[in-house]
Amino acid sequence: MTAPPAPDVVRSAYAQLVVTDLARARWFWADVLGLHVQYEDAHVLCLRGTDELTHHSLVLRTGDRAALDHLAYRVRTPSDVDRAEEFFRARGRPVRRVPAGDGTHGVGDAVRVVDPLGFPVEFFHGIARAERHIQRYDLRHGAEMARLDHFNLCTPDIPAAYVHYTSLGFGCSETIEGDEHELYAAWMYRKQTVHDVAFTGGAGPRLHHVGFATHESPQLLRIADILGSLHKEGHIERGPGRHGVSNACYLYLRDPDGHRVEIYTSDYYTGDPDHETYRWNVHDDRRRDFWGHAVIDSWYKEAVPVLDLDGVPQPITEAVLDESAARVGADGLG
Ligand SMILES: O=C1C=CC(S(=O)(=O)O)=CC1(O)O
Ligand SMILES: [Ca+2]
Ligand SMILES: [Fe+2]
Repeated sequence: MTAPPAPDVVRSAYAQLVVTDLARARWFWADVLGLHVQYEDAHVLCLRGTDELTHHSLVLRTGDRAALDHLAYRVRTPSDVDRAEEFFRARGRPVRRVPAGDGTHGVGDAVRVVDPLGFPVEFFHGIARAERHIQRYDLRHGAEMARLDHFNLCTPDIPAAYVHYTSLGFGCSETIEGDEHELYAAWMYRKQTVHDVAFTGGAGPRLHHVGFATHESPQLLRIADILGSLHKEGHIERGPGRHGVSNACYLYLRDPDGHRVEIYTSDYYTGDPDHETYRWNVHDDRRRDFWGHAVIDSWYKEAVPVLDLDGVPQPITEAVLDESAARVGADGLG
């Protein structure tokens, strides 16, 4: 019997995060980062960037502890939602159909699964349209975040993550590998940029971060300046800097619940059919910061638990490889 075909994934589309205080989260994600509030009630906040034309790219819901409720990929057609259901059911994974109106506000018929890496993932096609803000410069504020760019996932088995996302039709733009080509990290894509999803080696399944794109690197400094002015510099975790992998400029922040967000700008096109993977050596100091700046320990070690389809935190498995133990030189070790 032939394996069911993979759904045609268009892009990473939204993340639904659990936060413990919605008003505090609203301040961080809307007032400071500049995301637009598309919908809100006492328990849910739906947010989108200045350039986004669908209902949301980030959903915050109240709960007892910070967690990833689910990641969501948009698929090309309604029948790709059926394909996703068959694809994961054939792999013996937990699968739950979520009819329009029963799931996340604004989202149509969807399917939610726990993927082979233990992550809660939704595949949907239908989503409410939103008014065009691309040229509403009068509404822009804070860091003027433009759009969701990617998810970064902590997982103990990077090769397994690579195999799973390859089976979903994702390309691989860059990797970090050991001297014997052991895989420490990978960046994989469906939209024609560096990644929709990346894997950071570590105990997992855990959410490492969500990446949002701004148009220009000065907006990274603007966010940092705003936080400094507000005496909230404690939300700044890593950067600003320029990545080796992706060549993007970056700034990592932690929200009031500890969720990590990367402000990310200026990566590159990956859309040709023969696009080749660029491979970094784990001992190359420029891989994670092109200027050789050390990666702060919390960036390697801290991440957020993920929930199963019933909202129960998933058990964590320790990492196989530990990149932070492999680093040398500018990180001060070796
Ligand atoms: O988006 C990213 C692009 C590059 C990097 S790295 O720190 O350069 O590996 C990290 C990251 O996955 O957050
Ligand atoms: Ca080093
Ligand atoms: Fe990232």
